[in-house]
Amino acid sequence: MKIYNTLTKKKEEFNSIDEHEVKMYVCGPTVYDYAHLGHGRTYVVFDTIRRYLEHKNYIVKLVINFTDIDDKIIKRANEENIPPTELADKFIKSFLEDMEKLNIKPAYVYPRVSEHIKDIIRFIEVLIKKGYAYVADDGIYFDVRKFKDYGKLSNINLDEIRTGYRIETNLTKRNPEDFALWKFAKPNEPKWDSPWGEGRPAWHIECSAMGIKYLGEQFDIHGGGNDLIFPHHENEIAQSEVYTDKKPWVKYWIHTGFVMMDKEKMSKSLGNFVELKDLLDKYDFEVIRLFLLQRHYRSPLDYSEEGLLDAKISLEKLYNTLKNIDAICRNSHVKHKLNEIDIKTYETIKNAWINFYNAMDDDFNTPEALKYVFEVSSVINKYMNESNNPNKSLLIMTNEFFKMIGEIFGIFHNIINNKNNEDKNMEGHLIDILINIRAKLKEEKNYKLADEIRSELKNIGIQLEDSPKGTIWKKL
Ligand SMILES: Nc1ncnc2c1ncn2[C@@H]1O[C@H](COP(=O)(O)OP(=O)(O)OP(=O)(O)O)[C@@H](O)[C@H]1O
Ligand SMILES: [Zn+2]
Repeated sequence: MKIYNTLTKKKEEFNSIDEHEVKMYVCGPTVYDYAHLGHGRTYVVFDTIRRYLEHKNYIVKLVINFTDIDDKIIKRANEENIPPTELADKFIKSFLEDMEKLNIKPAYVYPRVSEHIKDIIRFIEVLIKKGYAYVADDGIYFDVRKFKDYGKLSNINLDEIRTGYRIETNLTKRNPEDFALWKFAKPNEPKWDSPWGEGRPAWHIECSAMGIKYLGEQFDIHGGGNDLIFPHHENEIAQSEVYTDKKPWVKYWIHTGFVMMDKEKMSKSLGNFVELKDLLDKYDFEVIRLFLLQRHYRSPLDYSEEGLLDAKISLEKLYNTLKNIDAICRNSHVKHKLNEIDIKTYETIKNAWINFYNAMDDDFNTPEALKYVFEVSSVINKYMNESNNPNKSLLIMTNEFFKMIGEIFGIFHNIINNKNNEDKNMEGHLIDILINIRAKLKEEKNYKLADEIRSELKNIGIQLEDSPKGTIWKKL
């Protein structure tokens, strides 16, 4: 399996540090507003990566943090006249609800910055002791020029970017590009005691401190949206590799492309966003996931209603195939003798299945992988239409294929959810009993009652279809 690594700018073979466990850190949201579709994309992508790794028999330990101390949070809380923690609590709760509704598997832990102040202080102390951080008038800074590898992730050239920095009024800062680790307390801001007086952590340090705390000094995957490459992840690398004296801190850096709206990044700060909770009221979560996965995770994705409606139609087509397989399967048998169509169909599905894996192994190319999902759908539909004696074992195999797709893409919830399967089995047995009674009624020429069974079932969404092969049922 190959992953595009932002650090090396190449697709690289994936080899986890531990044979069985993959450790993954994804930067979480700054919780001052509701999550939008852009956040949805980033977390659905990492959820799909996680699911695919699990499919490959890895145990995935995922950490997603909550940035609950930040200028934007303080500003919004002041506007609403509530403590910053209350504001953060509200949006953490709604973020977790959105994630659950999107069928995103929960992380191992969701650490909050405000609950890790001691870890952060200890971390900064080490950086100061090693001579990479210093105390200035308004806080503690990381001395960027001392870290010789600075720029290895983003390819940033410090001399070129220096001109972009505004003239510093803070004369105690060594270089304009040095970034803050700790900010000294200002009035009306949350603050904690530290060896340097009261203050609060700056942004980047949290992910280094919490990543190392929960995943260790070296781990496999670190990710987030493209916007985090510089300066956030560049700074995380500098802090962490100084702290641990180990290189590389993270083996594979994965970054997602933006969801775009009106040609700009969908973002809270620009105000051009669609809230996930509103979208989830309007569309099934599976439609949203399919819409997001129809584009490669590193490419930008334009938000559009048409795109979502197309995804809805595609999903309905796949569900129709699943219902057809279910219906035909009940009335077919495992064959002892195969004909040419059985053999050819098996081969086509097998090849599509292999191609699906190849696409996923090529840097999680979900749009390419989906092509093979639709190919299997049309091949099996053709087979069910054309074969007068479809082979049950082929239908079961195809059903397994779709189940696997459902597990990896987080869709087809109804067919893989066990409880529903049990209900479905019970439901299936009851409908079969009714179908048999109806057949007997017809034999006895009691057509009135036989029709009543059919129309009553239709009223509850079950359609009976009489065919030369017997009566089959489908959900409407
Ligand atoms: N439009 C988007 N498309 C894809 N990912 C996004 C988008 N907006 C934010 N993200 C990602 O979601 C994660 C959480 O983001 P965070 O809460 O920090 O949002 P943000 O980038 O500050 O949002 P905003 O720009 O809306 O204020 C980050 O990994 C970020 O890169
Ligand atoms: Zn981070």
